[in-house]
Amino acid sequence: MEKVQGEMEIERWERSEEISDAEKKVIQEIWSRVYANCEDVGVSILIRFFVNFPSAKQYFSQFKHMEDPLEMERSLQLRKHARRVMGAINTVVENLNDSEKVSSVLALVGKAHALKHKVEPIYFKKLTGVMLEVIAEEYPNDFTPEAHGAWTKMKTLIYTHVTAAYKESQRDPQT
Ligand code: HEM
Repeated sequence: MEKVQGEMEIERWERSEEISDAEKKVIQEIWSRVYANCEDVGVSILIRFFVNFPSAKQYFSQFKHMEDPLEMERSLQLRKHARRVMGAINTVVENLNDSEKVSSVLALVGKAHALKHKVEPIYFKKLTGVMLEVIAEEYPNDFTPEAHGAWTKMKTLIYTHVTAAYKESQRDPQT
């Protein structure tokens, strides 16, 4: 079958940015610590994201007008999204050895945000950047240069798969 643009991009990514077994281990070790505080870290990441990129709040009916980070912290909609983001990333991290599972989880996320939530894909780049920043600050001793390199690949993996799903949704919006 003819390959669509998104699939070709994922293949190109797999060739150039492959995460080694050692890097997968580093990602999984750090993530197990992060995920033990799933809700707190998730909420910190989202608050920093919305403070640094206030236009990203436009998609959330219940806190799009909030400016105060303390008020954001109490928003149930923000907490719910934090749990969902962390849950999806957890599935990706747990399945780093199963590229089909990684692709299918991130394709679902990409498709829902493209078609249902109509989020500009650039926000995924910004959010994963903030995620890296917050994890590096919260776990400074674990965040060695090697860990930084591994997480940078992880960030690219998320963005590449999500944007490939956006392109596919635009090409074939009915499916
Ligand atoms: C790695 C990044 C992200 C992941 C894993 C993620 C995951 C999810 C999941 C699993 C859901 C619930 C199921 C669904 O409706 O699709 C969701 C809902 C949603 N997401 Fe995301 N998301 C991410 C980034 C973003 C970004 C960057 C935005 C906007 C700036 C966004 C906006 C929304 C909105 C508006 C909803 C619906 C919220 C609601 O109904 O209360 N997401 N997200």
